Amino acid sequence: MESLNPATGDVIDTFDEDDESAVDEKLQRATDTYDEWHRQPIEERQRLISNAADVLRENKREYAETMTAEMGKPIESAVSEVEKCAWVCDYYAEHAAEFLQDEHIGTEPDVESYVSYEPLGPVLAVMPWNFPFWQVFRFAAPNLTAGNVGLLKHASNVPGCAMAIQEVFEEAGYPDGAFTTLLVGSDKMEDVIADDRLAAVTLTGSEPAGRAVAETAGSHLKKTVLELGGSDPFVVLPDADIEDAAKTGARARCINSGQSCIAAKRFVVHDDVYDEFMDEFAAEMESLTVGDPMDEDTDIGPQAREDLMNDLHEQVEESVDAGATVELGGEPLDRDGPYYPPTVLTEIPEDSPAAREELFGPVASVFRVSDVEEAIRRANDTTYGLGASVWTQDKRRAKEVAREIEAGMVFVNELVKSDPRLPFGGVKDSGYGRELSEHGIHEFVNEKTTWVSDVSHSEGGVE
Ligand SMILES: O=CCCCC(=O)O
Repeated sequence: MESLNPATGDVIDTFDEDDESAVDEKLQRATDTYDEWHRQPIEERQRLISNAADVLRENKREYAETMTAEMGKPIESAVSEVEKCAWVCDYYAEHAAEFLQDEHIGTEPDVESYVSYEPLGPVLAVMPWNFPFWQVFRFAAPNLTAGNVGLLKHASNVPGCAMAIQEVFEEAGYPDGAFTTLLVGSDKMEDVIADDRLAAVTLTGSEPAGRAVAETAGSHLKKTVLELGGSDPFVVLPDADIEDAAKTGARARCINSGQSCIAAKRFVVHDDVYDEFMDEFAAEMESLTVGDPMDEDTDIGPQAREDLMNDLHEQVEESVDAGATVELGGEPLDRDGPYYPPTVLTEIPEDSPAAREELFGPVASVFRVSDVEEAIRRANDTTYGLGASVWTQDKRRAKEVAREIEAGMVFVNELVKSDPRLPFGGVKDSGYGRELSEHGIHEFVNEKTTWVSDVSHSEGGVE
């Protein structure tokens, strides 16, 4: 496996892929470790996830540079990403015991009935390259603390990140096999998922990858959590603070160089404020600095791979051929590396890629609407349902609109963001299940019902 720097085209490192017997050995080790690990007291598991937070903070610059080198994330965001990973570890170190304590439910007199939350076993995480640390930690922190063990199949362009993450857990003092990176291609996933030793699968990635994994896991009756793509609407109503909306909108579109499932992608703007919003939004987009991801002042780095930038450009070209207008950008930059500029499209035809597909790069699609009902219809006019952002100063209306939007997360007067304290996930083709918060730690546990009758009331009994 080759790790390539998208900004320079240089090979950073090469890694030997795991062969069949290496994968088998790793799965067996994970299984054996699980046997011991899930019997550890919760306090011990909390202590170790807290250690992991310390390891992350101690080495944050090094991990950030690994990310920036492998997938082009601007360095300042890469440092913040490592800090956020430490936060999610701290969060479960503090709250896991409370989230996993038995839930007593009153049923009948002289009966003790309760739900306990017990781990399932080895869980496979298939993870993408765009937030190569964060997406893994938001799986690993709750799951390892719940008593599961983790196997990571990371995207093949970030093997250095995958290995660095495994080292975080080793340094934190986790037993060998509690968290293991599999260095394999996607073609090996079917066998791993089918393996009896594997309990469940979580995937963050594209819709086709999600469908394939869910199909295999389903045929083996294994639970899945899927966090797939998004085409998040960013709805601007007439009473919005336009300056704030335009500034935040540009940030929301270009976060991670535009390569985020929860980036704002379709801007749905009320006619009354359309011109004002467009002027400010285009100016904000234009002001973002595209450049070397190692430079602290860079807002937008290279796209993570040349082929991905070419796909993005093809979507823009097809939309323009169909009749869309380019207000800003629209052509790859004339420099080495897959750099795509902030781009704004308007007058977008219904069936063009800019209206229908996820655009995974710094390209904003802007739609003009004439009333709130049309705004809601337009916001929901997508197969995706991950996040949405709504801008209005009328709180009551904001909440009404939020209820009408088909998405897993709605943020009012704020961009869509993940937060360890809040559930994260989508509906429709954006997937199912939730990560983070109390909801996330309950996804891969056996919610076991126990009913204990008072002995004096039981008729039978052990002879
Ligand atoms: O592609 C998905 C991005 C998720 C980013 C986040 O959780 O903040």
